[in-house]
Amino acid sequence: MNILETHNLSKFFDGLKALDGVSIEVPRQNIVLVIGPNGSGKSTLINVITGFHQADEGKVIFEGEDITNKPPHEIYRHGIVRTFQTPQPLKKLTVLENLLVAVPHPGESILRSLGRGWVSYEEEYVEKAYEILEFLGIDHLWHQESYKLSGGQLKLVEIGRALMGEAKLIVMDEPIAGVAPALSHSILDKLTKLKEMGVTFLIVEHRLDIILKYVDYIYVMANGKIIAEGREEEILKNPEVIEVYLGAAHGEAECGV
Ligand SMILES: Nc1ncnc2c1ncn2[C@@H]1O[C@H](COP(=O)(O)OP(=O)(O)OP(=O)(O)O)[C@@H](O)[C@H]1O
Repeated sequence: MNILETHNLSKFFDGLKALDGVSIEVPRQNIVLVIGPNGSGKSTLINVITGFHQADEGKVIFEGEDITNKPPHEIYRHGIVRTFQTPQPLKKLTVLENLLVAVPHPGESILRSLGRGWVSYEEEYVEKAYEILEFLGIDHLWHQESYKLSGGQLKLVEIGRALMGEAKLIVMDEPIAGVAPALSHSILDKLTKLKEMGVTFLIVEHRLDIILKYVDYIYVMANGKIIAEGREEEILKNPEVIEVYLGAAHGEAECGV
């Protein structure tokens, strides 16, 4: 069963068709990868899915419900969490605080704090945050200000924040960009474990040499369209995929296929 589907999504920027009739399916408990050369529309696709850009045409269906063009906070409440580079103000917070501020429905916690249950409520979240940090292998860093962390450790904090947000689908833009290979593999191992525990992933990533063996299905974009889809073996021998990457490789060798 698909947790997410897009149907003929299109998005224009001043006459430029950044998305041109994009239809994808993301089955539950899968890691689905979107690849393509620079400017092919990958970020626009995940921005439209997560409500950060409005679609001009088409639909986004999550768990059978039409969520097209809903605002990001509403989409977040459905269980779709987009990871970002950690913004500057959050970098001053500790790792633990970063997870605690990601708890959804802050309004509810205010309501609960008016009643008797607030102490156990707070404790419950601190405990949950510790469990997540332990799972991610960064519990020893709980009191560290986030600006002191390495790029890879920050990626793990981003994942921790998504898990605090009760994510069913985690949408990640370049989760291993700039991360050393050993830590990249360790991050991707964690994603695989989370997948086995029920989480689904939609990922945009350029580091194909590292990520391909972890993913279940791949969509390839070029000029706002899906030009190929399938498993690793099919994608790597698809002439159209080779063509767009070879074309891109004349400018810069980025995909490492
Ligand atoms: N906010 C925007 N305003 C105008 N044009 C935009 C905007 N965002 C993206 N575009 C254009 O839409 C097209 C697709 O861009 P997008 O960022 O989605 O590609 P991408 O595949 O994610 O590229 P990269 O791999 O470099 O991140 C590009 O031509 C880009 O210049």
